[in-house]
Amino acid sequence: MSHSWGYAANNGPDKWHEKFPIAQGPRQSPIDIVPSQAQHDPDLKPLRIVYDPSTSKGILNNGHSFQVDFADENDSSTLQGGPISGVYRLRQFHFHWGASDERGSEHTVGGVKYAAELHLVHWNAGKYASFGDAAKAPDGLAVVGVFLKIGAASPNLQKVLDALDAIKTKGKQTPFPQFDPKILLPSSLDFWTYEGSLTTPPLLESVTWIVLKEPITVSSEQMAKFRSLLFTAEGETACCMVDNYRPPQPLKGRKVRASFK
Ligand SMILES: Cc1ccc(O)c(S)c1
Ligand SMILES: [Zn+2]
Repeated sequence: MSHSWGYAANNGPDKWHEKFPIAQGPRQSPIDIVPSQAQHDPDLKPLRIVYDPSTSKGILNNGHSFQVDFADENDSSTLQGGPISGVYRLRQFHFHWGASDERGSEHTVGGVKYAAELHLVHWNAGKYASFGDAAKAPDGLAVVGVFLKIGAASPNLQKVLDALDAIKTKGKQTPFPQFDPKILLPSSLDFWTYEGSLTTPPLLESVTWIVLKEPITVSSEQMAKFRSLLFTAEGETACCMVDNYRPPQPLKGRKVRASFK
């Protein structure tokens, strides 16, 4: 693999194992979620999501996706309940998407791909001293995944997309204050859950995945806005930020549980 990982033929998901052997590990993500194989677990608690918009800081093009970062020095924005124990703090959210509307999500449902997938990343602040420490622990992170399905435009998502002109190239960032990511969630918090990993290098196997069953909708025009970003920095040969998704990985005996019947 060339110097740094990416999504091209020479440094993409099929090559990541060369520098990150865990890519072939026992709990890699994403996966194909097969609803008929997911067992309803009545012991799963409802998700408790409390986000304080004042913890929203900035929006960054990191060269792989774009992310909105949150202040996480206290328990102002947290995830509790569901399959996790204790309090997980919101760190950032980001997306994965395709070059065209028929692909882009990382998780699939019965083989169905969505146009994009939102990841809300939380870390186990009740047990670990930092995000970095948590990211190395098997129960360190919890990521809520939300599918984006082509349909009506999302006015709430548009607030995020309107900031993308300011972060077109790798390394650019701009303030993004007073944003409540809860407005990006669908009305139902029914979910599937399983033990997995980051879907980008270093692919650490530290994620409890919580994938919402109900997608939010996004218009094709809004998807075009995602694709206006560049993987590349200013002054480099422009390469459109598209297809920044890892395909489903082997389940390797893992069980997927459902919070709903
Ligand atoms: C912490 C983190 C960084 C990047 C990602 O795609 C995911 S899924 C999680
Ligand atoms: Zn992700």
